[in-house]
Amino acid sequence: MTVSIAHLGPSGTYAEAAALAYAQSLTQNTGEDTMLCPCSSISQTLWTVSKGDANIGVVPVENSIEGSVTVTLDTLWQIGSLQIQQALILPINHALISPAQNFADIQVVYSHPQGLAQCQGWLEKYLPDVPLIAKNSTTEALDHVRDETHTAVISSLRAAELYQLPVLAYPINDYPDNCTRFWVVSLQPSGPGKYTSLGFSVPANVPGALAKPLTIFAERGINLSRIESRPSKRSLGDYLFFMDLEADSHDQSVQSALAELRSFTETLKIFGSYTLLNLN
Ligand SMILES: O=C(O)C(=O)C[C@]1(C(=O)O)C=C[C@@H](O)C=C1
Repeated sequence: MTVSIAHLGPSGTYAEAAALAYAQSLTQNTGEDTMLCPCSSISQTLWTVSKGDANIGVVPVENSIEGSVTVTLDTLWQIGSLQIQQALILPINHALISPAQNFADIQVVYSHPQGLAQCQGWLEKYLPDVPLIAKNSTTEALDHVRDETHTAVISSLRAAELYQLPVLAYPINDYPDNCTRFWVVSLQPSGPGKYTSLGFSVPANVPGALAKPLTIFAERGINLSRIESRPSKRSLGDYLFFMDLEADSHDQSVQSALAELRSFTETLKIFGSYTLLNLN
């Protein structure tokens, strides 16, 4: 069987780079053939997998500078049935791709909002008055750049090579250790793994509504590596909480913590346990 892997497209995105690395490790470990399926947005990537139109999806979830990729959390919550199979960490180094001869000729810069945000200090310093335009991915505008000498795109060196476009500046990310964590998701149950991710809503916006869930893990010595709140979209001030635990949901102590957590939450969704793979 050929395993189809959905990711944010078009060709050359960081998500594609992460999906390619995952595909390689899958082929090495299982001998299975893989096929990449580019999608028009991160949410479409997740919906494609949830509908069974691809076996696996690779989506960004958190950047070391900019924090959460909120559309991933929101869509995972909305879908509910996807399970995380693996986390991947990809170093992110951005290039300014443009046929312009110098910075003074650039009149507009395109990129994914994460790409623009990860380079905001550099942009303020070198292109202070240039309009920044958000696209669905770092590569979406690359096809237009070739004929428009006054435009620039923030994307990877790999993308510049793929589209055969010149690089005007590199690296331009504000912090050298910039990296993004991706999740590999599918409809299959997740395996054992060192990390567990979950999301929950609480029954009422009352004092201590979050304190109890936190205590449940603290009492058992289970470390939380991330906590994130997102608007529930039901009413102003009503939130969902997403947590990453440094523990396997198959462990006895985590099982009992989750059983107790269920009684203090309105809806609890366990997104699975997984291991972490550093891509270099
Ligand atoms: O637009 C891309 O190239 C993506 O893969 C998306 C994305 C993101 O959403 O965080 C992935 C990694 C980088 O942080 C910048 C953009």
